[in-house]
Formats: sequence, C-alpha cells, structure tokens
Amino acid sequence: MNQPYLFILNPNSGTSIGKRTEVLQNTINAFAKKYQSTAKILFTEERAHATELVKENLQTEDWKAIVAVGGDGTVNEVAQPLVGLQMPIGIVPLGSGNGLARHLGLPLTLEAALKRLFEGKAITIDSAQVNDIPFFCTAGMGFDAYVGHLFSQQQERGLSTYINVSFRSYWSYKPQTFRLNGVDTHAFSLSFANAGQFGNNAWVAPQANLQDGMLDVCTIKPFPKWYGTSLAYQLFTKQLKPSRFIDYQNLREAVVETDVPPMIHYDGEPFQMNTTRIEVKINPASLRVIV
Ligand SMILES: Nc1ncnc2c1ncn2[C@@H]1O[C@H](COP(=O)(O)OP(=O)(O)OP(=O)(O)O)[C@@H](O)[C@H]1O
Repeated sequence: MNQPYLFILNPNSGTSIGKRTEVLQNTINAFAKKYQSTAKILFTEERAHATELVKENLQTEDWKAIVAVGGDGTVNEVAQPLVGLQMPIGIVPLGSGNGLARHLGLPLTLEAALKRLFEGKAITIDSAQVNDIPFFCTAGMGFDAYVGHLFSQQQERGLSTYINVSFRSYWSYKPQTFRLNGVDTHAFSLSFANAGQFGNNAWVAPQANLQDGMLDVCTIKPFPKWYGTSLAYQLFTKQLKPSRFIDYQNLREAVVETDVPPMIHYDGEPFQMNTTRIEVKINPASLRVIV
C-alpha cells in the first residue's frame, strides 16, 4: 500500500462541491484505490476551519500530501500550516477562480485533477505574506479588495457572480492614494503577485514566476472609463504590460502606508486591516506543491 492522502473539502467553494459531496467522496476513494492508496476525507464547516483540520491531522499519519479541494481561499487555508514544511499540498481546483491552480497548469475537472495528483511530482514554490497573513497567489488593495469584499457577501459564488459584482463595482469605485515604499501613488488598484493571475485567467502579472523569489507589484493607475474595455481585454488575454496606466515593480518586499486602515484581499479573501502600515514580503522556496 502507498502512503495515504488527506483531503480537505470546502463545500462552500465554487458552485458545485456542496451539491455533490457523495459523488466527490466516491470518486476520490476510487482514485485512491486505483493508485493503491487510501484517502481520509474531511469537510470544512466554516472559514479558517481548513487550517485547523490540517494542524490537527498533520502528525496523525505519514501522509503523502494534504489536498485542498476548493478554490484559492481553501488552498490558502490548507497551505498556511505547510509553509516551511516538507509536506506537499495537492490541489483539486473546484473553486470559482482557481488562480494558483491555473497558473500551475493543473487540470480543472475532478477526474483529471485527481489523476494529476496521484501521478504528479512535488515542486517548491515561493509564498508571500501581507503583514502576518500568508498568501500564495495574489494579494492587493483598491479595486480588487473592494470586489473581493462584495463577492464574499453574495449568496451564489462562481464566475458569473464575479463578473456581475466586478462590473457593478467598476462604475462606483473611486481610486485611492497609497504610499508605496515612500512614494505617493494614486491608484485604481495595487496588486502583489506571487502567481500571475487573480483567478479565472485574469492575468494581472503575466510575467510572474512562482520560483523567482520575487513579487510582481502591479499598480493600475486611475484611467478614463473608455480604457476599461481595453484593460479587461489585456487582463484576460495575458497581455497586460507597462503603459501610462500600468506600472510593474519586481520586489522582495514592499511597505504600503495609507491614511486609514485599508480593506485588502489575500488570495481573493477580503480582510479589513486594523493598521495603516502594511508590509508585503516574499518567502522564497517555502511551499511544496504537487503539479
Ligand atoms: N463550510 C463552510 N461554510 C461556509 N464557508 C466556508 C466553509 N468552509 C470554508 N468556507 C469559506 O469559503 C470561502 C470560499 O472558499 P474558496 O475561496 O475556496 O472558494 P471560491 O471563492 O469559490 O474560489 P476562488 O477563491 O478560487 O475564487 C473561504 O473564505 C472559506 O474560508
């Protein structure tokens, strides 16, 4: 028998996990059996529960990997306790955006993702943190954080809800001023990219590399409304590049100061900071992930 796998499923991720828990469990067990392994399957019950489940179960067996079944928020919660450890995370990307999985080129359907998991190899990637909150895909302030906040308040998740919320927010959102490494920066959004995309193939930093020990910091400056369509086109065709509205910096760390504590997002999860000084930094080669 091969080493067992621990699966953590978030029934709230994406649009389908909660509706087909039995099928998911049966499929995971069938794959484990096919690869002469076993699977322990646990479901999260609330926000942050995945992190607790990983901590409680980390030492109970000689796991081959701990697998997040869900979106970037679930990956974040499962990965947090694995930073700096040899234990790899596996990803079955059944969330709404699946930014990290898409960047890594992982399959997005259940069967294909499980096949890759059981046949894949572990690589080591960078992780990052915003103050003391780890993130693995992207974090940011401004428009992205605002959309993340509104998205989290919707009943339905999934891509269509995300587009709807983004489109509605676009008309009312007012750019803000951030002091980025001592420089006053009036911005529509400020994004810190470990991976290159927010999810749903919205590539905010197409050049981002998960193994270069650097963050790609993307400032989208305030732009006229007519530029919005062109910006969206560039974002979704992986063609965003420096221009009079877009600025990139390649940094190991950044300090952002604001007048009032900002709303941020980390891996799409909205979070209201309680401080006006935000430090973002990269932790090179700190997470093993099966690809
Ligand atoms: N049982 C649960 N009930 C409600 N919310 C939960 C539960 N378990 C976890 N959560 C929360 O669900 C949220 C969404 O999870 P996740 O990010 O994986 O899905 P998603 O937003 O659909 O996908 P993505 O982040 O890729 O767009 C996270 O904030 C997570 O903490």
